[in-house]
Amino acid sequence: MDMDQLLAQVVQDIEPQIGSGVVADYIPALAQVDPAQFGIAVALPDGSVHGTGDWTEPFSLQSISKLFTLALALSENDESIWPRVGREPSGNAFNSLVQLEYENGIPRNPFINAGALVVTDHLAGVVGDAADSVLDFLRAEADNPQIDCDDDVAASEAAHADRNLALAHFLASYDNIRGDVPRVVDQYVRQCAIAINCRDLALAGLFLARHGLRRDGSRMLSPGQTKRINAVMLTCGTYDAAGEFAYRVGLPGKSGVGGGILAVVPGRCSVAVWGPGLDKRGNSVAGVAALDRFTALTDWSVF
Ligand SMILES: NC(=O)CC[C@H](N)C(=O)O
Repeated sequence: MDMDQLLAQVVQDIEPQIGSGVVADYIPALAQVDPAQFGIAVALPDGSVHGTGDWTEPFSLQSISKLFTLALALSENDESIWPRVGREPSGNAFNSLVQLEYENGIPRNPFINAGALVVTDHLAGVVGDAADSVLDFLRAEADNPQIDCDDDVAASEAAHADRNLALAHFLASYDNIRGDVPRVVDQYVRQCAIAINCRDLALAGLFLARHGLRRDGSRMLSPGQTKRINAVMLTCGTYDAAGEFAYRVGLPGKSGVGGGILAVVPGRCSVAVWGPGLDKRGNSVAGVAALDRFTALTDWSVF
């Protein structure tokens, strides 16, 4: 079976799940997305991409952006983020506040909202605007200058940002947000509101399959740093469902409430899936099912 046949088989096998789950509605602009869509794309180390279904339809990047801010924060061998954020699964919802006070303002990991706000703050201190820096990176890796922030989604989330503002202010009280809180939350919201399709997302994630090398062959991260990002994705990338995701899919993966998931098969490929219907923990129902079938058919899980 070649890759195109394999992807067609995956879609056929998960057909009954397409459209199941519930679209995120706490960000009103996301509530309007038609749940009956599904796309999958696989990018190979030589830069070729295979895809099927709605794989060229843009969707909201949301929490998958947390992966790119972390990678950018760690680039140029800068490890200074780690005293400010942990590397343990939280076991709590992605937007939970409860652990932060017990743990003195150090978020459990970079992939829950609290941790991502700290990473965005750090990156803003280095590059000026974290969202612009994510956008530049995605455009370069996907070779697509059209990738952009969806201003309607950003405005919609900004108008409902009380929880993220609360998290950021609380972090600031521990001196773990150092920039201006509304400015940091604005950058966080804009990085989440980037619209991207499966094709471009798979290409943008390829550096994690290529042990830290970017599309132009330059080194962004060391192989050791790449291994560690993949490890944090495996243990924390799907919030409080990371155990179930590892059990079913067996790959590092990062999800977002736009319904996308980016998964990595180190040395072999990156896979982007999108289905807007979410399960209770905020992960795409059809997306997880497709990655489950993908690793079953290819035998490419890390286990
Ligand atoms: N899990 C997600 O994708 C959440 C991202 C969303 N922008 C939020 O902050 O709530």
